[in-house]
Amino acid sequence: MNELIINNINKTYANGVKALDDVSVTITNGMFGLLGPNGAGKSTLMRTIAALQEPDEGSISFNGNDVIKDPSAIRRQLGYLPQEFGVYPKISAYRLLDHLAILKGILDNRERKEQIEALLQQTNLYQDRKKVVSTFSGGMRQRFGIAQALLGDPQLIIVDEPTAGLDPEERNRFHNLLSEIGENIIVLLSTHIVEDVRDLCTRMAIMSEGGLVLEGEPRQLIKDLRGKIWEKAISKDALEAHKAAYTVISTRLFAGETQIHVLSDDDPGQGFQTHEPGLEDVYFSILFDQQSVNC
Ligand SMILES: Nc1ncnc2c1ncn2[C@@H]1O[C@H](COP(=O)(O)OP(=O)(O)OP(=O)(O)O)[C@@H](O)[C@H]1O
Repeated sequence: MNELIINNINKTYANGVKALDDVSVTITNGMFGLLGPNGAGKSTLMRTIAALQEPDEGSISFNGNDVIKDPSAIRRQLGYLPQEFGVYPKISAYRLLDHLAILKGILDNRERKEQIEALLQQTNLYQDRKKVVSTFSGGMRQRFGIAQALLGDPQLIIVDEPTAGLDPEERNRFHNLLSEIGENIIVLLSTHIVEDVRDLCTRMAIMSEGGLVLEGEPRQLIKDLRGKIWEKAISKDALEAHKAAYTVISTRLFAGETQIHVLSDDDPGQGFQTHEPGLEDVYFSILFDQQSVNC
């Protein structure tokens, strides 16, 4: 069993932004979702775990090795798909993987060939292996990104916002790929897309303004909200009055009407119906709490 232990990590950038505020979490095998709005600090945390930047304070250990003192200990066991996998040289997918595999230290020719061919099959890119990566679609690039992250049999995979911009079919394909690999290693998925975490992750945390504000199993967190979410369709004009009177955690347009979700231990009456909570309700209720704390 792999174990990633993050202890009291803090990071303030030179411009004064506190991107990580005393973050502590322990993560073992399986898919772990890190959910949070843009700017919450997710990428900073991912880069810190990947030993690409140092925290100001705190410690990180992976399978007993100190990641900050000895970054090579995690780099050998890490596959990383960054938010911007920026460089796509004009060479074929096969040759780029071959090059990256050599950089990862897979020097035996036969072993490298076997691993690359298996990964191209697994990511459904084998038929496109001779195509130049810069001509790939967004979904193909993300699958290529996973193939390169899996080179060298890593024990920890970090994927930062992997499905942003993918169409539903590619997103589904990408989900299936991630869930296949997530059983025997740690897959850390950072995203602002609630459905990605709901569909894939056995454990999750929510990040807001640099801090981890909730951690648990998605199923349990949803269960904990049962009986506390109330729904009502209102006219747009009535929204402000409802916001003043109730804890409105989310609003969305549905068939021309504004649907609001309200958090309340008791039936608010006034035409509200009870609503079976989803992970969106967990997410929005915790973010609402955070905003109220900061007001
Ligand atoms: N190199 C940097 N210098 C200064 N501020 C930074 C730097 N990188 C990130 N920040 C700031 O730190 C905060 C956290 O950013 P981060 O990219 O970690 O968040 P995020 O949750 O990944 O958001 P996004 O999904 O938008 O990337 C933001 O306010 C961001 O503007």
